[in-house]
Amino acid sequence: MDSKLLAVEDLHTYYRTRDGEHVHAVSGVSFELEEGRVLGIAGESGCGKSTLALSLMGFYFPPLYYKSGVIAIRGVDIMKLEYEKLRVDYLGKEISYIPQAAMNALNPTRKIGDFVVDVVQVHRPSLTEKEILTMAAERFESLNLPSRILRAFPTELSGGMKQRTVIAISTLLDPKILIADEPTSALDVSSQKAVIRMLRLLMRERVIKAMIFITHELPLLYHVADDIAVMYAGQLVEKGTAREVIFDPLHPYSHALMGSILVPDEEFMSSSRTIRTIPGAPPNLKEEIRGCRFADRCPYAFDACREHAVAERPVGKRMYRCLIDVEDLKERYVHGE
Ligand SMILES: Nc1ncnc2c1ncn2[C@@H]1O[C@H](COP(=O)(O)OP(=O)(O)OP(=O)(O)O)[C@@H](O)[C@H]1O
Repeated sequence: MDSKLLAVEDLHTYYRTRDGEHVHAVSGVSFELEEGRVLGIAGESGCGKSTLALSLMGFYFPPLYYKSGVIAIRGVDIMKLEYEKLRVDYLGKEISYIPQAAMNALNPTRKIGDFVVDVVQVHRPSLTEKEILTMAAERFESLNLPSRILRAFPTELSGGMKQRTVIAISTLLDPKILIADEPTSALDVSSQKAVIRMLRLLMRERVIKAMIFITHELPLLYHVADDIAVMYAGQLVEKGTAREVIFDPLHPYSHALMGSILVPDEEFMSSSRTIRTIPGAPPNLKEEIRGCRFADRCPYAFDACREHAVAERPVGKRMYRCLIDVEDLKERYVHGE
């Protein structure tokens, strides 16, 4: 059996602004997600992480447009499906998305249970309200969430509990792939841990078969992800296992990202490590960018970097998008250049 649950190939999506300009938010993204794996997608705010997630769900509503590329869920290119088929047969069942700040989108005037009934009935119209609430209660308990939450209003729950409730609801139909967009930001540390524990439990119990975890905090992914893709200005600039990307980043951006973080965690931060910021700002995604998108902020850039688009370069099972050879880059990192 093909273990590839998701295969994305050279995906381009953009926003059309009111003044007719195009924001090239996702520009040539390719990756695969296999059963049993958690892929972390990391990058600064505005690099296109959420747009990529929306794109994978086929949520192409203006101003977001699909330009080209393949999004294949278990071999089926969802861009070739009618939206209604995608909505009923794929969304929530094959792939589910927890948007950023989803917990704040729960209707405060409706009980959680009523919301659950609405969500499930779209996909399983034959189930009665009672059956849905029984099924939800069992699932909640199995995820260590008290089933009485179903009788509560969102305002009665803490932020952490609300987020875990949203995750439980989003996975009620056992989606094979779960995309969680910044699911732990805006939560206190203990709630963050509880959310991560729940996501791990969903994987371990095989409620979900694979996950994409989006965050701007690269080191957080060490605790969550098997593999990491680093995104910069609409492109993936590096892919590898979590350990490789965090402890041995190849691309100058990933390297700079690891050098610019503040984490009170011995494993990541030795006392001798200096914290650097990444000077400059990402390019304007409305403009055509000819060369490497990181060139203007890269300490190693040379003329050729600004002249031609830089292709992905494989290194074993890893990938990075840079003109400089790996050994050369590593040498420079060692010497702190
Ligand atoms: N509705 C929109 N119209 C036009 N441009 C948009 C729209 N939404 C996002 N963008 C632009 O698309 C690019 C990618 O944004 P996106 O929200 O996907 O980034 P992100 O990495 O998820 O950032 P954040 O973590 O802050 O949400 C940015 O340049 C952003 O300004």
